[in-house]
Amino acid sequence: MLRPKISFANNNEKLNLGEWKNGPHLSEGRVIPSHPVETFPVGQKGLQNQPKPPSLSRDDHADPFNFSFSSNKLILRKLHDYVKNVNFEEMKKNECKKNLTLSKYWENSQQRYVPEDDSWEKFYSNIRSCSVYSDDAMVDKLLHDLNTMPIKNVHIMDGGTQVKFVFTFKNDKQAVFKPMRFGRDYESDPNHFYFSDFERHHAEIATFHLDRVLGFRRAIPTVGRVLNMTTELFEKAEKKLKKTFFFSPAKNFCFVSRCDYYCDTTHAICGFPDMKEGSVQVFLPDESAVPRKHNRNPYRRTYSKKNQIAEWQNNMNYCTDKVKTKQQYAHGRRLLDLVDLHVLDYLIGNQDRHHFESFNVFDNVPSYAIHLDHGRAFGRSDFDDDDILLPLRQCCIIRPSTFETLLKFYSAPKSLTTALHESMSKDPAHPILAYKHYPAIERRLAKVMTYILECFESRKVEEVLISEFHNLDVSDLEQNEEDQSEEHQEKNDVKKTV
Ligand SMILES: Nc1ncnc2c1ncn2[C@@H]1O[C@H](COP(=O)(O)OP(=O)(O)OP(=O)(O)O)[C@@H](O)[C@H]1O
Ligand SMILES: [Mn+2]
Repeated sequence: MLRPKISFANNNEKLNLGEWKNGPHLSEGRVIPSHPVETFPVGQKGLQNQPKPPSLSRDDHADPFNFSFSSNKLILRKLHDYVKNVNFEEMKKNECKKNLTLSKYWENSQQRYVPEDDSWEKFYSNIRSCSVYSDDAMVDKLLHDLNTMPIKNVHIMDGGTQVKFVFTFKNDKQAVFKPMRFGRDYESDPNHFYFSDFERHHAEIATFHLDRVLGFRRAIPTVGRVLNMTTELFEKAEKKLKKTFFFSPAKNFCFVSRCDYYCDTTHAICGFPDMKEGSVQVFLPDESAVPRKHNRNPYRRTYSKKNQIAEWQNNMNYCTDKVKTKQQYAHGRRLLDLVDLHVLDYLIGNQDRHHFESFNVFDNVPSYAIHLDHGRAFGRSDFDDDDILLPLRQCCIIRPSTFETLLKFYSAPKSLTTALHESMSKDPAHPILAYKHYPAIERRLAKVMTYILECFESRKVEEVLISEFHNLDVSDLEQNEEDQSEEHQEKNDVKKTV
């Protein structure tokens, strides 16, 4: 809770000190600042006001690039020098040996044909064996539909810990909705653990764009949408959700919903007065048709208040001893995927990568890590958690395409945040990120480049830049049983937290 700071106004003639001595009775005796001043020590911050959707405010004319950031010329020169003889085009060809679409794969292997009648079906049938999507125009159309299509009904989404809904649109296709809780500039409470931090809908949108700008195309298309809470949420809500709507004392329309964390009246989500912004993310195809595997991240944090340091945070040989030797990581793309995922997480400040999912549908083609669940990213603009980069630093491998893209942005002329800003400007709810995150992203990119340079300096470039990882000491056998048991353990672990 914010406590208004009480101060005496210099020119307040009505101020009656005698009365004040006996205890204040008159409101004229104090000035309550219109912007409450924080008086609590750090870590005791109250919940910030829920502002109206930024996209409904007048245009923000602030300069997003009002900061100076230049690449370290020495690091840049060294990096270019190390890779001057690397044939990136050749190496990139080996990163993905078979890049099939799901529809082609099914057609060839099972004579199964999939419909492509709307944006969802087009998206599903074009899921690839090396990326979630590839056709930007098709995805842009899908984003448009997610933003505009009439909503038929709204359900509370099962699974996960915080409030989210499943939207079913008039074409019976679905999406995950995460509502806005705070303004764009909200900074996470530094005393909150990564596992109890509030989710930020705009982090989901921003990460989708960053993932695309970085060329991964493994995040799920997500768009901002401003909803009328009465006609689009309340009137379409299932009964148990509808029951949780109410009007706040300020006459705003609010809901509590049902979930494990923060679904109570003190954490209600309120409109302004009944407009609510949120992120709308396309639903992945039903698991009965397109199954997914849930993989435990070997670089997961402890999710425990008592025991906060995981083994990988203490042991710099963790990758060599415990990951590169594991059946699932010893051969193919998975370790490179993990490094990509953690580079992305570092840039967005996501500490909450407890597991990752992969499609389990293309037989005999290695599956990739889907970039999913970024609601806890962009919580801090003043802090870089270098632990997130430990997979890169310890394993010292990176995909040539990833390195090339990072180097391109680090070399300018177009900076990473310029490209990101351009991409996010297309979202109807823009601006998506508070601009203070831009220098943070550039600062983190510089650190990624420094760590890559350290790898080049400590081993051969051709050991660092690799299209596929192979640990010749580990046999290359299919192995799934371990995955399954880990998945089970993973689910139990997550439920135990907080
Ligand atoms: N777009 C989507 N389509 C289909 N399923 C989804 C989608 N997004 C999330 N899910 C499923 O819902 C689960 C929970 O979602 P998410 O991870 O975003 O919520 P969460 O509250 O952060 O959960 P957790 O606390 O378990 O991380 C995911 O593990 C995933 O299987
Ligand atoms: Mn999560």
